[in-house]
Amino acid sequence: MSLFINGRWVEGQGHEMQSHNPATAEVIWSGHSATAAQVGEAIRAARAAQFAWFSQGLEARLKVIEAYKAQLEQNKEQMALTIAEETGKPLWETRTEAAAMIGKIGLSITAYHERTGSKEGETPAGRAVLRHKPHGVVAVFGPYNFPGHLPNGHIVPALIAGNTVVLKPSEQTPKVAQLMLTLWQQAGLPDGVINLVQGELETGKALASDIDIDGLFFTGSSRTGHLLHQQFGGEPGKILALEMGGNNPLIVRQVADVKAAVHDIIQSAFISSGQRCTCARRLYVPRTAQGAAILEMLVAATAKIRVGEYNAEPQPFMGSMISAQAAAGMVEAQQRLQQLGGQSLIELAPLVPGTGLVNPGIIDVTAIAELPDEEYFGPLLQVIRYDEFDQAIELANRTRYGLSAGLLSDDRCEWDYFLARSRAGIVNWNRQITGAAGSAPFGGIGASGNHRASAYYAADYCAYPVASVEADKVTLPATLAPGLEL
Ligand SMILES: NC(=O)c1ccc[n+]([C@@H]2O[C@H](COP(=O)([O-])OP(=O)(O)OC[C@H]3O[C@@H](n4cnc5c(N)ncnc54)[C@H](O)[C@@H]3O)[C@@H](O)[C@H]2O)c1
Ligand SMILES: O=CCC[C@H](NC(=O)CCC(=O)O)C(=O)O
Repeated sequence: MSLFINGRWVEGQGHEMQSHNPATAEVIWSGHSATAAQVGEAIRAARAAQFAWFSQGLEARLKVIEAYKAQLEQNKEQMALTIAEETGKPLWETRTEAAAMIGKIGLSITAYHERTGSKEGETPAGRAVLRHKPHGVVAVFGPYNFPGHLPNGHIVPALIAGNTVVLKPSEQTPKVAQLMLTLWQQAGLPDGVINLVQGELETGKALASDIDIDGLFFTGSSRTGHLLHQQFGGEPGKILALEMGGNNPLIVRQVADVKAAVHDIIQSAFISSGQRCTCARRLYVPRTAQGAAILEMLVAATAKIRVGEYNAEPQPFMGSMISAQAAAGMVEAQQRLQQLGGQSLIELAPLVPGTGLVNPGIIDVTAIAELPDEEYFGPLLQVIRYDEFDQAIELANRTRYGLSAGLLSDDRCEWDYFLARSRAGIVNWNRQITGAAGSAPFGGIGASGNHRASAYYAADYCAYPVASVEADKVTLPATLAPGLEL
């Protein structure tokens, strides 16, 4: 049964879907997509459940959410295994994803109180009270690269605030979504509070275009996010939170510890096989003797990165990309850059035909005058040599995106200078630019998002403020306004 609607597992009435272990092409899940009618049923179930879910109060909602946390704790290894099997990410890494899902509960409860809590105070007009209320029924769209953690990062704060949810996970990771809903069901989730509709484009379109949703929380590509933004044009009453991609720069300056710099570059560029929105795509390296040494060490260390299946022992640093098609897309992107004048320092290449296993690549694109401003979502790092710091900053900012950016430099003044001029939502100094903390806001500007940061600030887009002036009884003012007689 592929769908979870109104507390029951039902079979999709749409076309057949399959999900694969991308490192072996083995089928690991099959089911059927939701039709538009079934998407409508899911939204109606969420609508019917919403007021009761909200009006029972925070404590009752938190009971269910804490029970879900306990389910995640009991089943964290199964969650890590399922994510690994379906995405190809190594187990060491998916264990951190399962842990992040558990950590999200506590962080979201704190954020709910801090970001959207209640407040009251006396004013001359009466008692002023601030409260927050949920939007109602929200659609959550998830990407494949963090199929547990990122949808979870929308769902948990949405439920805490009192919304109900219709989840449309990535069509490439239906099995993780099914496990997530199973754990919610075991946690005693009331019927209709979260509904799961599996499917591809048509299912996504049916959900996003339904007039009865009050909001849509999206994590995915900039292309899809832009389509959704157009679709929401003329709907000011609906809340749209967009977390999208990036073409993220990392600038290297003078550092004492070259090895540490190379480590930060590798963690930034190649973790999750380059399939993180925050991954460094462009590395700016000075045309100095140290710049050359860093590059040499980077190439040597990258050539030694262990790539393999999620459960291989010893564990690989990089697992498979999400699919053979995604791997082929990276090979094509590399060829385009080569045709434009890029020089491969290490060529990204498929390791096992018909799978998503590729080795990481590095390409020097300094000679390309007009570097395409594209997010190549995989393990391909573009290197640009530069002469002046200002030039590196100007080139780093030459992107329509603005998700993450970083500086490796031992000079505090350079950090201040860079921070003031960089254009991104996540800007790090002497740390990898991947691996953002859930205790901070997370999001980007430009084509990376719409200023509705998630993670710690997800609470903000899950509720709207209600301001009240209150008095226990109606009282006549001591002085009436001029021209009034009672
Ligand atoms: N900023 C962030 O927080 C963040 C986090 C993870 C991934 N990402 C980005 O996500 C991308 C990779 O994920 P992906 O390939 O799964 O993204 P995607 O945009 O292809 O898909 C995301 C979701 O949208 C659905 N969808 C696709 N087209 C649609 C349409 N026309 N209408 C409605 N729904 C539609 C998909 O089925 C999926 O559920 C990368 O660009 C990455 O940078 C961003
Ligand atoms: O692929 C995109 C997400 C990358 C990830 N970001 C987070 O996990 C944000 C924190 C949160 O949502 O809790 C990263 O920075 O690696």
